Amino acid sequence: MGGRVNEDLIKERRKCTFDIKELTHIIDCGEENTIKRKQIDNYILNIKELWDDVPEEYLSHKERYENAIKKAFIVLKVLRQLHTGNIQITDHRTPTNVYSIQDGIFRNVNPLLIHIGLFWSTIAAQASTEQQAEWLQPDSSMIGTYVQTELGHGSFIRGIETTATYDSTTDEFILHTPRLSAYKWWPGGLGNTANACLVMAQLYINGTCHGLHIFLAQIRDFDTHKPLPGIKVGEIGPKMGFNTADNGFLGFDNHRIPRTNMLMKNVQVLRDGTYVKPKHDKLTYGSMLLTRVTLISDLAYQLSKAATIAVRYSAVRRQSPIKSNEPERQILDFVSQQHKLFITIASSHVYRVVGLWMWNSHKRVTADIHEGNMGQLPELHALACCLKAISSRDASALVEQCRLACGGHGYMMASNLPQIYAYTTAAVTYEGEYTVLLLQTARYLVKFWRLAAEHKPLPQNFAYFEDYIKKNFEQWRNSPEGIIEGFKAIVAGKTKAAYDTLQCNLRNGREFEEAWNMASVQLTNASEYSTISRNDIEALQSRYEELLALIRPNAVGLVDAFDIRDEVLCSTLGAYDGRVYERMMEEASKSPLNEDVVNESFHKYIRPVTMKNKL
Ligand SMILES: CCCCC/C=C\C/C=C\C/C=C\C=C\C(=O)SCCNC(=O)CCNC(=O)[C@H](O)C(C)(C)COP(=O)(O)OP(=O)(O)OC[C@H]1O[C@@H](n2cnc3c(N)ncnc32)[C@H](O)[C@@H]1OP(=O)(O)O
Ligand SMILES: Cc1cc2nc3c(=O)[nH]c(=O)nc-3n(C[C@H](O)[C@H](O)[C@H](O)COP(=O)(O)OP(=O)(O)OC[C@H]3O[C@@H](n4cnc5c(N)ncnc54)[C@H](O)[C@@H]3O)c2cc1C
Repeated sequence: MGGRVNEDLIKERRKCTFDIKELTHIIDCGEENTIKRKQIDNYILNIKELWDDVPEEYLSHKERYENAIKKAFIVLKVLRQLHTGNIQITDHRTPTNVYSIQDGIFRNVNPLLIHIGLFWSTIAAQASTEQQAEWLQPDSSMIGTYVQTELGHGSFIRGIETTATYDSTTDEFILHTPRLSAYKWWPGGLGNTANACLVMAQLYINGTCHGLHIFLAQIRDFDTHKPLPGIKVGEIGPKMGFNTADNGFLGFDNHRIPRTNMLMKNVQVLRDGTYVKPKHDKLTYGSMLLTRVTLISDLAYQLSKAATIAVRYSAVRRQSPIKSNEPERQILDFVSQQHKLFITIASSHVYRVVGLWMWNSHKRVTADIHEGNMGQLPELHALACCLKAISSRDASALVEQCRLACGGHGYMMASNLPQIYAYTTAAVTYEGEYTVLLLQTARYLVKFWRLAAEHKPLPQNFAYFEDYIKKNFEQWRNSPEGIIEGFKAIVAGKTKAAYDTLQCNLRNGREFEEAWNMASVQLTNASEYSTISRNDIEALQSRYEELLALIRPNAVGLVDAFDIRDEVLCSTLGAYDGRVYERMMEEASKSPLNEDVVNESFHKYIRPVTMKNKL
């Protein structure tokens, strides 16, 4: 759409007091990454076949999938070209990767997301060198997915019922779905797209269960794409979002795979059925750990999209004067609106920085694990659980806040805010449900509180538990250091309260698991523990309002610095030029209900009723 940029946005950009490009480079971790990102954006976004004539909301469930799969294979081809050209596109240090552009191309989810993101990365992390050499071929026929969750079990994966039984006479595993609740249910791309999968199953050798292991299984013929004998596979139906992801179900009827199809980097089953244990019990859960870490950055990016849309719209939208004799004001001038939006910008930066830090920590800990040192794994797991849970919950709440901040127009699909919300809120559940993950972190904290309570030595990271017990916390100070101290006090107080309840339940004769369940609200909820006083809260509130006023002239600059192209934002409300009403009218004209001046239903159903007495 051509035309002038909205006057209010022009003024906002003039008001900005910092160098927008400089912030963009900081977000991208350096100017060279910004340049690379823009090159990839240009390259991919210029592929005409990736753009729709009809907005995808008007397509049927089947058409949506077919349209998405067409695009997915164009993107896959480009990915392979870029990879061959040695362009690193999957480095999550920066948004310099193809994932962010996909948001624009698919306006939803790439049906190959799990193939690209989880299938290959799990093979790379958990398959032996020989297996990798065989499976990780650039021209592989495999289109895979990650198949873990079952109809009956998602959170409690030890309860998974699919079995893989070793048959030493044929040197094969027999994959089997013993009952309805054991059907795999949810995996992305499983419904129609994948011809292979990594399946999580209980390993049985000579009648002994060795727990969960990952197996590579072909499920469809590479040539005809028909399900192999003994495989029942299909799609699970429409969802709140993710409707292009063909999430699927899968059942095995004594399906045989070679022994060498178990992922054997960390654990092995030998030809004679000997089981060689892994160095750490939970290395099999490594893919979940990695995805939880990457999700933090992804959620930061979703927040930056929502903030960009809502802030630009709020600069363009005028509604009601503040003083009665004044013209109507930009809704961005209302302090309550600033409160809704600026926190979203800030949260995006927070999770971007934390996501980057976690990504680097993951790299470091993985390198240690390769050297046989598992020492840092529990802490990384505890952090990943907590941060994935909190970032997804915050992101979905804030995206919804941005949608509401756009009033009625935020309810339109063409604003793209409903789709961003549907995408973001799914992350609260997948890759570990919110409460379940918080309880994993609580388990870690309680362990160290027990040491503190028993006056045993604590690692440096937990020294503040001891400070709390000795009442060494300083009075609240309104400064970054003071805020960190305040958070430490909250964590220590919260952990103490939960630990005390746990101990009390145990003294009352409860078994540990039951006592834990009874304390679980305290284990997950924030508590009142703080060194902050009522006066401090009032001082903080007025400081906060001062800061909102300080940010106000820079609000548009701050979201411009996210540097998200209109083709990726896909929003009538958030485009760079701010021509909101023109875009809304243009989008409305695409509705199939506007194709005929009089819809045929009028003659069939309306007219016979409204004209009845007049005929
Ligand atoms: C790379 C690019 C990626 C791109 C993708 C981007 C976006 C994603 C987009 C779309 C979504 C698509 C996919 C979604 C996929 C999925 O959802 S896959 C399925 C995910 N499922 C889950 O996350 C299940 C959650 N449940 C669990 O993880 C476990 O059941 C749970 C940890 C809750 C409990 O496990 P359990 O075996 O019962 O453990 P225990 O209670 O016996 O013991 C706990 C001890 O184990 C330690 N531990 C647990 N997990 C880990 C781990 N991952 N790593 C290391 N350690 C772990 C834990 O600390 C306990 O230790 P202690 O006993 O206290 O010492
Ligand atoms: C969009 C989407 C994509 C997905 N993609 C995949 C995929 O590609 N591959 C795959 O294998 N799976 C996938 N999943 C499945 C996903 O991983 C599971 O849905 C998720 O792990 C939650 O498990 P659940 O559905 O069994 O929830 P449940 O565990 O049944 O949770 C229901 C409620 O019970 C509570 N609860 C459960 N256990 C406890 C406990 N111990 N203590 C306290 N409360 C508890 C939860 O907090 C929640 O409130 C996907 C899911 C979605 C929504």
